[in-house]
Amino acid sequence: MALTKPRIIELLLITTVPVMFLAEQGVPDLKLVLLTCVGGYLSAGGANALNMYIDRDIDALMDRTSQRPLVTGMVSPVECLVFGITLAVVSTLLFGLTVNWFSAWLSLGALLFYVVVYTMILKRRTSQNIVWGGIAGCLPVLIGWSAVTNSISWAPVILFLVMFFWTPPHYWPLSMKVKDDYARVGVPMLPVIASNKVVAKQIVIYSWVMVVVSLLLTPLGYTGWFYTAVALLAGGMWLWEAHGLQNRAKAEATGTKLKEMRLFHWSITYVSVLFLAVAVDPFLR
Ligand code: HEM
Ligand SMILES: CC(C)=CCC/C(C)=C/CC/C(C)=C/COP(=O)(O)OP(=O)(O)O
Repeated sequence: MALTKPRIIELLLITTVPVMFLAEQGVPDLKLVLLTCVGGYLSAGGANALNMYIDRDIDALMDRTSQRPLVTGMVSPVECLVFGITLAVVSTLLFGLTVNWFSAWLSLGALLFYVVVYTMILKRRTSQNIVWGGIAGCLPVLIGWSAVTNSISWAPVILFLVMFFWTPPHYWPLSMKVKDDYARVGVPMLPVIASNKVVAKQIVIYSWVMVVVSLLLTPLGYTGWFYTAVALLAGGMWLWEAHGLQNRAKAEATGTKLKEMRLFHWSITYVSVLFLAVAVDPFLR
C-alpha cells in the first residue's frame, strides 16, 4: 500500500470519476466507474512503486522520504520492481479487457510517462521537471472521459490543461519548504536554483492561466452556471492565496513568514471542489 502512495491516488481518482459524469451528462454505469477506479489505482500505484524503485537512492537521503519501504528495508528493491511491473501489466489488461483499449493505452502511457520521462529523465536534470512531468498527473482526466466515450473531446482536454497549469502551484510551494533536501541530493527543483520571489511569480502566472482555462468549459457548452460559479469562486480564492504568497515572498527579507504550505494544502482542496462541481453540474443544468 505504501509503495502505491494511496493518498495521492485518492485525488487522481477525484479527477477521474467526475469526468465520467460529465461525459455521460448524468450517472455513468457504476460497474464501469468501479472498474475505471480499480484500473486507475493499479496503474498509478504501479507508477508510484516504480518511482520509488528508481528514487530509492535519493529517498534515503531526504527527510521527507526517509521512511519509505525501500529505505527502511521493509521491501527489497527487487520485490518493489516486480510489484510495480505486475501492477502495470495487470492494470493495462484490466482496462483493455473490461473498459476499452483506448483507456488502457492512455493508462499505460501515463505510467510510462511518469516513470521514464519524469522520474528517469526530467526529475534530476531540469528545474522544469514537474512542469512537463506533470502531464502524467493530467492523464487520469482523459482516462475518465475515454472510459465512457472511447474517445477524446475538448472538455477533457480543457480539464487536462487545468491540471497541467495546476501542478507547479501545487508542488513548488512544498518544494520551497524542502529545497535543502533537494539541493543535497542534486534534484534541481525550481526553488533550489531560483529565489522564492521568482518561484512565487511563476506560481502566480501559472495560477492565472489555470483559472482562465477552467472557465472555458461553459462557453464551449460543456458546463452550466453551477460549475462556472464554483470555478470563479474557487479560482478567485486561489489567486488571492497565490498573490498572498508572492507578497510574503517579497517581504521575506523583512522577516515575514512565507507560509508556503497554505497554497499546497489549498491546491488539493481546489481540485476536489472543482471536480465535484464538474460531477454535480449536469444535474443542475
Ligand atoms: C509531477 C506532478 C506532481 C508532483 C511532482 C507532485 C509532488 C508531490 C509530493 C512530493 C507530495 C508529498 C508526498 C509525500 O511527501 O509523501 C505530494 C502530495 C500530494 N499530491 Fe502531488 N504531485 C504531483 C501531481 C499531483 C497530482 C496530479 C495529484 C492529484 C490529482 C496530486 C495529489 C497530491 C496529494 C493528494 C498529495 C497529498 C498526499 C498526502 O497528504 O500524503 N499530486 N505531491
Ligand atoms: C494513470 C496514471 C499511471 C497516472 C500517473 C499519475 C501519477 C502517478 C502522478 C504522481 C504525481 C506525483 C505524486 C509525483 C511525485 O513524484 P516525485 O518523485 O517528485 O515525488 P516523491 O519525491 O514524493 O517521490
